[in-house]
Amino acid sequence: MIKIKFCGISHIEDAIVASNYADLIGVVTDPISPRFVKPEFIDIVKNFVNKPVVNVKVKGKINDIVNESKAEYVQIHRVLDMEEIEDILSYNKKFILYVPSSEKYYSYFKTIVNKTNHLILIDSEKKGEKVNLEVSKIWIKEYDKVGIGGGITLNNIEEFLSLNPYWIDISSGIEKYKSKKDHDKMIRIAEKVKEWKSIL
Ligand SMILES: O=C(O)c1ccccc1NCC(=O)[C@H](O)[C@H](O)COP(=O)(O)O
Repeated sequence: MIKIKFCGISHIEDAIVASNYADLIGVVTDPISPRFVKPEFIDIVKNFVNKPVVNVKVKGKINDIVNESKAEYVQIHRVLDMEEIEDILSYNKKFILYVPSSEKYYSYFKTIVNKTNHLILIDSEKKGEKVNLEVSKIWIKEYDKVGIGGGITLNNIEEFLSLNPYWIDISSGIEKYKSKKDHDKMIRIAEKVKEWKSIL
């Protein structure tokens, strides 16, 4: 069954609902995000949920990010240089590595696949844009640990499920307003994923 990551969680009550309906709970601790929370929020959330938490960062040294919270996963939402990819290998930590959905990053995608065993999130090159589904379709077939995010909503989720990714990743599409999640949308997304499995 396709897994779900609800991301941009910044309220405890949203984390509790996410824990009941998703497989991963993403918390963005980078000030660049309107959903930004301090890393300490992750340690509080972990007292309320029974699913792994993902610490999402754009900037920052990998060593600092790995050590700043008790999150089970670290998601580095930027393209890494070769030194950073080598550095990642030295940590006994689960990572989600962002790869922009563009042909020009195919060699980067293959480098991550060949050098690491980590999860890969294919996402739009620019936040707020829709991920490139054609590129995603090809890459998902090449590696079985690829998730997809970037513009997923209740109205278009079937386009993403049809690619059969390892997981779908949603932040803005499950919100009432920036940073506050809509619990009904979260539940309905989970229901659609569950229904999708039944029609396969
Ligand atoms: O969610 C954010 O606010 C965010 C900000 C900056 C970098 C990454 C961010 N989220 C990372 C995720 O994994 C999102 O779930 C993914 O990009 C999909 O986001 P959306 O298109 O808003 O559903």
